[in-house]
Amino acid sequence: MPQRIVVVGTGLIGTSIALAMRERGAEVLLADRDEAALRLAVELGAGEPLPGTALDEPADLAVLAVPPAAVAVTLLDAQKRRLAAAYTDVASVKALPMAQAADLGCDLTTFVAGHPLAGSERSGPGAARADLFLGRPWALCAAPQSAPEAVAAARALAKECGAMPVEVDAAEHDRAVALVSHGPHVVSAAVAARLTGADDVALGLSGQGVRDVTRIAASDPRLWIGILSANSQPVADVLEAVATDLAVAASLLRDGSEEAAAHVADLLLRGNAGRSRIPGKHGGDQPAYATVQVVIPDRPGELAMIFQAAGIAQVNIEDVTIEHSPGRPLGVLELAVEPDAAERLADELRARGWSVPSPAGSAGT
Ligand SMILES: NC(=O)c1ccc[n+]([C@@H]2O[C@H](COP(=O)([O-])OP(=O)(O)OC[C@H]3O[C@@H](n4cnc5c(N)ncnc54)[C@H](O)[C@@H]3O)[C@@H](O)[C@H]2O)c1
Ligand SMILES: O=C(O)C(=O)C[C@]1(C(=O)O)C=C[C@@H](O)C=C1
Repeated sequence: MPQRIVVVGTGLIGTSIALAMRERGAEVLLADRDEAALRLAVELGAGEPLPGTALDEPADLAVLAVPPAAVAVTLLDAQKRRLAAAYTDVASVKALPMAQAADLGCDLTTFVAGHPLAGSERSGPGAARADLFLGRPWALCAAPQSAPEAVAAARALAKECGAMPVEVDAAEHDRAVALVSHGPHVVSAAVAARLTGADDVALGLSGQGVRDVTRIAASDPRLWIGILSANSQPVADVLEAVATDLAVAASLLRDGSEEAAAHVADLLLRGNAGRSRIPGKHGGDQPAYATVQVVIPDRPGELAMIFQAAGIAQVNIEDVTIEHSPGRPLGVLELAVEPDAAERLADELRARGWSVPSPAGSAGT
């Protein structure tokens, strides 16, 4: 395990890596060109500021957690300063930053490009979490020149952060993430963009569906334009295929016949099939949790009492979402739990006066 690491770029990803490595007992030195981001990361306990002077001894690994366009220059600068024995980055696109690093004359023997497939629509150190990478894939794209020690250091970082290292060629990585990350990001933005002209009635009827589809549309556009333009051709391929499906669905719906509806159903069925192919967080099937819905009045302490009741019923809550009813002092809390615990939790909550419908997906249903 790298005992001493440098993190350049203390935003969401850099600070999350720093926090994870601090939990593993590593010494972490932090740098960011934005002083406020650096200060906040230090205050959050992610590490100490990297001294401006030369290090007495290079760190084991330097992690460059800066936007894709800044990776190559940051690598060159870090190598000139002899910050570490090995270097890795976290940028969402790999082939272009690697080519830029080669063009700038960086030492590729000590560099292994990386990309953790975990993140958030939020930016900056304030959104960082030590557990961000647990069970997530972490792509490693070694160059032909990368030394085995550098590959081992980057692998160890991914593993210490709780992720699963996946070695993959850079061009293949970029095509793959166009399909599973970059393309979906643009589709989410396109759906969310329709809402800019929505009236209050439509917005007031927003449920969880539109929230799920548009969560990532809240991301930082400056970061994402950098990602998309560095992976433009593979992303364009994905978007053209999606656009074809959408155009066909629209024209079939305009047609309005039963036969046309059957063709639209085909897209929905392909959607089911595609969705079911996404592996769960730990590489296996997605966990099938049951959902216990609780209608809750919007008043202080309500959530705490529900969580306490779950504790008394010995039920572990795997996930929580709250759906607010616009204009009403009520919300619906959805608790994801193991299927065989759902009825037990529902009974406990009903006994304490909450209104709880029969759980969906419980062992008895
Ligand atoms: N956001 C995600 O979900 C996600 C997930 C995986 C990987 N990534 C990749 O991680 C990298 C960082 O993204 P983020 O979400 O943490 O962004 P962020 O905006 O939260 O943080 C980036 C930080 O880098 C700093 N920075 C920019 N240029 C710099 C430079 N030249 N020298 C020093 N610091 C510099 C910024 O001041 C900022 O604090 C990007 O390459 C992104 O593609 C992002
Ligand atoms: O979960 C999210 O918010 C993300 O968008 C994370 C996500 C992804 O698409 O999965 C986004 C970009 C990254 O390069 C890696 C992860």
